[in-house]
Order: sequence, then structure tokens, then C-alpha cells
Amino acid sequence: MTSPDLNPDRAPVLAFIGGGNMARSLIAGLRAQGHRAQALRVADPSAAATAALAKDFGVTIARDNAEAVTGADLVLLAVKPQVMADVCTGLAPYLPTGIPVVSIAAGIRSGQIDAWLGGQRAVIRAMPNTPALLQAGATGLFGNRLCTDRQRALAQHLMDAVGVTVWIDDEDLMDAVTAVSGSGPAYVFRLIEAMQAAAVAQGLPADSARTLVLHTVFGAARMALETGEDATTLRQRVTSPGGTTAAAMAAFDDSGFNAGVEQAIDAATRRGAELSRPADSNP
Ligand SMILES: NC(=O)C1=CN([C@@H]2O[C@H](COP(=O)(O)OP(=O)(O)OC[C@H]3O[C@@H](n4cnc5c(N)ncnc54)[C@H](O)[C@@H]3O)[C@@H](O)[C@H]2O)C=CC1
Ligand SMILES: O=C(O)[C@@H]1CCC=N1
Repeated sequence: MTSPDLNPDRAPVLAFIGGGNMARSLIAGLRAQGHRAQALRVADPSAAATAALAKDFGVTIARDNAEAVTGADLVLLAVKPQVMADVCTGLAPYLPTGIPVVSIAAGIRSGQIDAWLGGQRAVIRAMPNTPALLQAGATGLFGNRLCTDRQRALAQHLMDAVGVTVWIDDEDLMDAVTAVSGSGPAYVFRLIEAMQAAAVAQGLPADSARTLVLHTVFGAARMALETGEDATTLRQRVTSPGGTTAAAMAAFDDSGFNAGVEQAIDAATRRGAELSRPADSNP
């Protein structure tokens, strides 16, 4: 990947269209990595959202979307899929060609964004996740054929600031990325909720259950990452023949655990594809 050739004296100006949950996570990560607040602009019709971002991160608040993109080096579309068409058509007259546009919206195709913006646009789809807030995110990236190496490198540089990045060659697979890592933190939180509830049901105090569960999930993820061993080997090492873990694994099998995970990821992938169809994009 070509270096984005960034001028160290001038951080690239990033315009965030939409300042909700995901924009906040990205801004927090970028600020923690030393990205200058003056080079971060946000436009959002919610005064409460922009006031909180200005207070917490010192970012510049634009009066509207058009003002946010004026003079920006990169535009990051962080609005819901359902409003993306209106947002892009409204921005089109104000956006010079040659400015890369990064969309983090689930489902919406690069070709749709390009068309809504008037055509011939360098569009990059990025699918981050909320741990970006702690620079522990995981982002899948896809660039359309109009993206230059430099524009790809700039987008990667930004997302690298908030976690790991993976480029995807086939845009069709971005719905699977969304279903695995974009939505994925929710699956892990759901597991945490279920383990805590089960621990309390067994009689453990809630605060002890929380500590034990959170550190178990954290420790297991660290082991999988840092030992380089595959999850199956690590799981087998915990599972003594005839022991407690084996009993739990048999109960997971009986309850259809793997099939449930597969169905959940399949449902999320299919929902991503639906979100690109306007008639189906309502909640
Ligand atoms: N929440 C998550 O974990 C992830 C979300 N995403 C994607 O990020 C996008 C944003 O999601 P969230 O931040 O969760 O939603 P959110 O609802 O928290 O934020 C969306 C923001 O857009 C603003 N907005 C609405 N209309 C606007 C307009 N015309 N111009 C400018 N801003 C406008 C809203 O006021 C709101 O603050 C979605 O497309 C979603 O698919 C992607 C990865 C993970
Ligand atoms: O639930 C959603 O649609 C968004 C995309 C990935 C995570 N949140």
C-alpha cells in the first residue's frame, strides 16, 4: 500500500456527516491517537450530539453538511442507511471530485453512493465496530475502482488509528464483514449477559459474576490472539475428559449453539443486503 504521503504539519481534514454512536467511537479513537481536533469536523442535525462531541473532543461543529465538506480532505458518511440517499444527493453539489468518500453504512453499495453523489466518485466502504472507541476496533475496507492508492492509503491510515484493518476485494462480502465484526461486539455482549445471568442463577453475587465473566472473555480473547493457536486447540486444552467443560460443551451441542451462531450471522448478512434496497431499508 502506497503511503498516504500526509503532510506532518497539516493533519488531513476529516468531515463527519453524522455524529452518532459510531462517529463518536471513531472520533474518540482518532483523538486518542493524536489526530488534531481542529482537523475533525462534524455535521449533525442533533444539537445535543454535536454539543457533546465539541465538549468531549474539541471537534469543530459545522452548520450543515455542505459547510462540513468544504475544504475537507476526506468525507466520512456516518448516517443510517435509511437516510444515506438524501444525505448524498444533498451533498453532491458541494463535494469537489477527487475527495474520497468513506461510508460506514451497513448494506449501502459503493455504486449507490457514487450515483447519489453524481458519479465518478472515489468511494470506500469501511465497516468498523464500536471497540474503535478504545482503539481496539476491527474494520473491513473496500474501495471502488475509482479509488487511487493514495486515497485507499488515507482511508486505511484513518481506520488503522482505531484498530486493525482488513481489505476486502469483493464488495459482496462486505455484508458478511458487517455481520461478523460490525455487529460482532453485540454477540459478545450477549454472551457476557447470558454468562452473568447464569452465574447469578447459580448463586454468585452479581459483582463477582461480572468480574469473573469479563476477565474470562478478555483473557480468552487475548490467549487466542497472542498465542497464535487456533480456538479449537485452546478449547480442547480447557476440556478435560469427563470434566466440567465437557459437560458444558455437550449442553451447548444439545442446545444447537453453533447452528444458532450460524443462523444469526446469516440473518445479519441477509439484512445487510436488504438495506441496499430502498423499499426494504425501513427498520
Ligand atoms: N453502531 C455500530 O456499531 C455500527 C454502525 N455502523 C454504521 O454507522 C452508521 C451510523 O450508525 P450509528 O452511529 O450507530 O447511528 P446513530 O443513530 O447513533 O448516528 C447517526 C447520526 O446521524 C445523524 N443524522 C441523521 N440525519 C442526518 C443528516 N441528514 N445529516 C447529518 N447527520 C444526520 C443523526 O442525528 C445521528 O446522530 C450506520 O450507517 C451504521 O450502519 C457501522 C459499524 C458499526
Ligand atoms: O446494526 C447495524 O445495522 C449496525 C451495522 C453494524 C453494527 N451496527
